[in-house]
Amino acid sequence: MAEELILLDFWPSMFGIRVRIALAEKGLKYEYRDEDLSNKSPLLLQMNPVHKKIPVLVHNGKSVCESTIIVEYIDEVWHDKSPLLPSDPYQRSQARFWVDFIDKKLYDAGRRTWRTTGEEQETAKKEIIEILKVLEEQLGDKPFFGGESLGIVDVSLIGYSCWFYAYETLGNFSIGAECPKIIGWAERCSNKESFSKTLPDSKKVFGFVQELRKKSGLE
Ligand SMILES: N[C@@H](CCC(=O)N[C@@H](CSO)C(=O)NCC(=O)O)C(=O)O
Repeated sequence: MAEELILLDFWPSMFGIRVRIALAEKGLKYEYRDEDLSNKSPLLLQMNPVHKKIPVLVHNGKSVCESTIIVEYIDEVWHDKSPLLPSDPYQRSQARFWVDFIDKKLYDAGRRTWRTTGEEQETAKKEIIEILKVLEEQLGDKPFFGGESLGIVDVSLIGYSCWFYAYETLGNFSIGAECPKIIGWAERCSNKESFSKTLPDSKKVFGFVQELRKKSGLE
């Protein structure tokens, strides 16, 4: 039986981007369905009844939810190409730690950068820089977080890079000035086809954020 893969996603989602990159790294063909999150499809509600969020991967009719769980699922099922997790258990634990760090810290700080103004926005902006500096320290002199080749941490972080322009423009700061190694890393990632053909344009993401701000009365 041919593998049926459907990805329920939303184009600017840094969580959905992870899954798209993992699928591309494995060379997998899938049906991409962009959700209107203000009017969720019956399939999304059926396939992710608990969180009702994207991304959801539907594999031969069975759903896998939560981006990091989906990426690990893809890595396990299609383990013969482009491994995303290390084979050593300790190294896997360390990779999972940094994915957890990104999920616990970056999303919320980034969200507050565009959803707030004044002091609150200043605080959020400083948090983003602190978080990226910690990640810069972890990256060190390696080309990728996964070492010589990209891994699950690279896949988990890179989706934020297309939001950097929005964060910088609204927060009036330069991530490149504060965290040059992170920008260098993002450029190396974007040289890989699985990333370059997946990452949405930063200016398009900024336009989307401006729409959200208008809807929230911030602009
Ligand atoms: N922990 C989850 C987060 C997914 C998520 O927030 N998805 C958002 C869109 S991206 O910001 C979503 O589906 N929002 C719809 C809603 O909240 O109703 C994951 O890693 O997959």
